[in-house]
Amino acid sequence: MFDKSTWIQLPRNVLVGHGVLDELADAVDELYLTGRPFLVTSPTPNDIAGDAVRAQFDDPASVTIETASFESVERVVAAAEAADAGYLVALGGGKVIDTAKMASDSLDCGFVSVPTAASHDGIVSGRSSIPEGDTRHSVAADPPLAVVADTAILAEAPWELTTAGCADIISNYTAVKDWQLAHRLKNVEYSEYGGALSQMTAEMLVDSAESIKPGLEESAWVVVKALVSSGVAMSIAGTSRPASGAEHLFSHQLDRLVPGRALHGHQVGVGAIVTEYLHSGEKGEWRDIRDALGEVGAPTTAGELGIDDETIIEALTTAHTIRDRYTILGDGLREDAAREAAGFTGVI
Ligand SMILES: NC(=O)C1=CN([C@@H]2O[C@H](COP(=O)(O)OP(=O)(O)OC[C@H]3O[C@@H](n4cnc5c(N)ncnc54)[C@H](O)[C@@H]3O)[C@@H](O)[C@H]2O)C=CC1
Ligand SMILES: O=C(CO)COP(=O)(O)O
Ligand SMILES: [Zn+2]
Repeated sequence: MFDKSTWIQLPRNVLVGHGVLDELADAVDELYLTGRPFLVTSPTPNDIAGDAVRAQFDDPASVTIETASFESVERVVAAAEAADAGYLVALGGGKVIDTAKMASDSLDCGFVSVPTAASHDGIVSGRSSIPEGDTRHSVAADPPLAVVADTAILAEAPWELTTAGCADIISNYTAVKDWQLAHRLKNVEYSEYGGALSQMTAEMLVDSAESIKPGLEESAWVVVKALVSSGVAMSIAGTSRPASGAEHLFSHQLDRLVPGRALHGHQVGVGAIVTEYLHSGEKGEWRDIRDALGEVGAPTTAGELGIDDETIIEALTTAHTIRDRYTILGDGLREDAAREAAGFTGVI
């Protein structure tokens, strides 16, 4: 008997382009959301666009957070309840969006995603990535009801945020390989559509790499469209697997070892060089990943991340412990193998 079923949740309105922030209130109106809008943001995004958002609504309330954590989620939930919020508007980078996404799930209300940086593919996804102690949770949460990505704002953001977004997409190559491996070895459920969309998104971004240049709003457009597409792949799959494999485990471990040292996207990009080497060997496609990262101006070495070689080795050898997700790291990379892989690829 056929007994499969799936529930794919996607945003209803996705607005991408120059000046679309001014259409935020219209996009919200279209969703029939009611009650008081509650803005979740962090200091810099609030300075950049907080007033422009508040000006579009009657009687908005807001809270400012600094980190993505369960404490931040609780703070947002408490502040939103106290303000009698009807729905949330997340304005900022990945940490703000992840926090608001989880808080809206907890509050059982809708939320709208307003990214101020094209730095990560959680803009649209139905997951929140939240660290806790020695582990990292990929928490299922409803995706945003609408996304309003203003390329004028994204293009003004520091360039490294955009190169981080590119690297988060380029890492889809290795994430999909890890997912397929886990499917073959551990019978982990694999979505052909989710995998193909994630891979195609990375291919399209790499094909456009030479047009991704600082100071061009067109670049923000190309990158944010890829980030949306990658988030949709996660929603189709119902897991972050299409966009998060061993290179993400490595990055999450770096976040524990040297918090705040480098951007998420930059860390996963460097991780992908090493994990691609582990997948396909000396003559494999790790050079393609390294060259694609280099072409968009993302880091390709530990030095460019500002992280010392020994920390890279520690992250590589312990990354498998961070979460129960089978990848090319298996039950752990031996230290000599980690040195060989990171050394051969020029990461250290
Ligand atoms: N839920 C999901 O599916 C995904 C979640 N993530 C998570 O997202 C986070 C990474 O996101 P990021 O945006 O890289 O980090 P982030 O949220 O820490 O932002 C990086 C910095 O950029 C600043 N910023 C944002 N917009 C700016 C602007 N226009 N001008 C100047 N500064 C600006 C922020 O204030 C922050 O200081 C990680 O925690 C990662 O795990 C990443 C990918 C997918
Ligand atoms: O960063 C992500 C995808 O790019 C989300 O992945 P995680 O599930 O590893 O948090
Ligand atoms: Zn990521």
